[in-house]
Amino acid sequence: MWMVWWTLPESHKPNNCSPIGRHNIARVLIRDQWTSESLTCDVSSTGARSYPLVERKVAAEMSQPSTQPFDLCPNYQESTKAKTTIPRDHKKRKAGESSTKAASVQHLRPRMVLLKGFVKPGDQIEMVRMCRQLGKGPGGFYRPSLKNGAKLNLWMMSLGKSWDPIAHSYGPTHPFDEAQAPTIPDAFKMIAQTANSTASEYPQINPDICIVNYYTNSEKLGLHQDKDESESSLTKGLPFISISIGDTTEFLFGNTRDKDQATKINLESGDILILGGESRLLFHGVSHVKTNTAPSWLKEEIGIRPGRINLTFRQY
Ligand SMILES: O=C(O)CCC(=O)C(=O)O
Ligand SMILES: [Fe+2]
Repeated sequence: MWMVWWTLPESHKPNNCSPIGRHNIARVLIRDQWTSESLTCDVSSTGARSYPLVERKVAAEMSQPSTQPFDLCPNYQESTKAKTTIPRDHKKRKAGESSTKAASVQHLRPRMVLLKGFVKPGDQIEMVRMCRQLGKGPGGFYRPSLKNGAKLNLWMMSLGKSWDPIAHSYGPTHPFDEAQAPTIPDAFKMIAQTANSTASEYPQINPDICIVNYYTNSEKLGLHQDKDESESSLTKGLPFISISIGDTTEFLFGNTRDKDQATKINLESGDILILGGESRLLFHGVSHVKTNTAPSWLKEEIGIRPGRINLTFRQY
């Protein structure tokens, strides 16, 4: 028999710990924010099976909600505002038609296309409102950790399938608390697919994954490749479609992880970037989210926190 000891750093009190999931991850409360945390597991052969304090506490708290909701728009009163609806905006549009008259198509590299100002203000507001609602619920925003224990500098939520940043794989539920990944709203898919057909060099995808990131103005994302989707999706170079809302970001891309060799572009609120084909595995990242650069109507209408939301649509 094995004796298994779960140990936590002194700062993470066991009674602030929620269920251990598939990957020895606990959800712990640090300075009023829930975060996922790798647990150290020492295994030794002693002849007795024992689960000390932390795991007993974890079991006792299984029935409690495991998320401390993160509110993208803390000052927004849902009932006081007339709703703008994405479906209404989109019904007026024929397939393949861009969502704003001003949208321009920029070819940055082979199969790397930037649709400037593609998402209409009303649609952006509605997307924020829906992200806010989904983000506060089960399977909503959390602070992900990587395999080495480091934190990703952003809030993340996975729709459709849940991305596990430690296992580098997708599953139906959150890796740490088994919450079901919320469904991708049809209205979101419709916008992504309209962009997909506007940039006609790509095959049309049916997105079954949407990863939503929220960055404050001091947060960033290092250069990386997105290659956890299926081999068939990657081999076919099926595009991923990335929507930016909120503050302008400095976005990096290149052939290697070296940020000094990367190209920098600005992604503004409403822009859509599409990477497919030979550009599908480009390294990319976020180096700077520029303070006070979001359109004023976004703050006025929905009271979004300072920072930036990014949604990437993929087909597994
Ligand atoms: O925020 C962005 O623009 C990029 C996000 C990203 O690369 C990702 O979620 O994999
Ligand atoms: Fe990425």
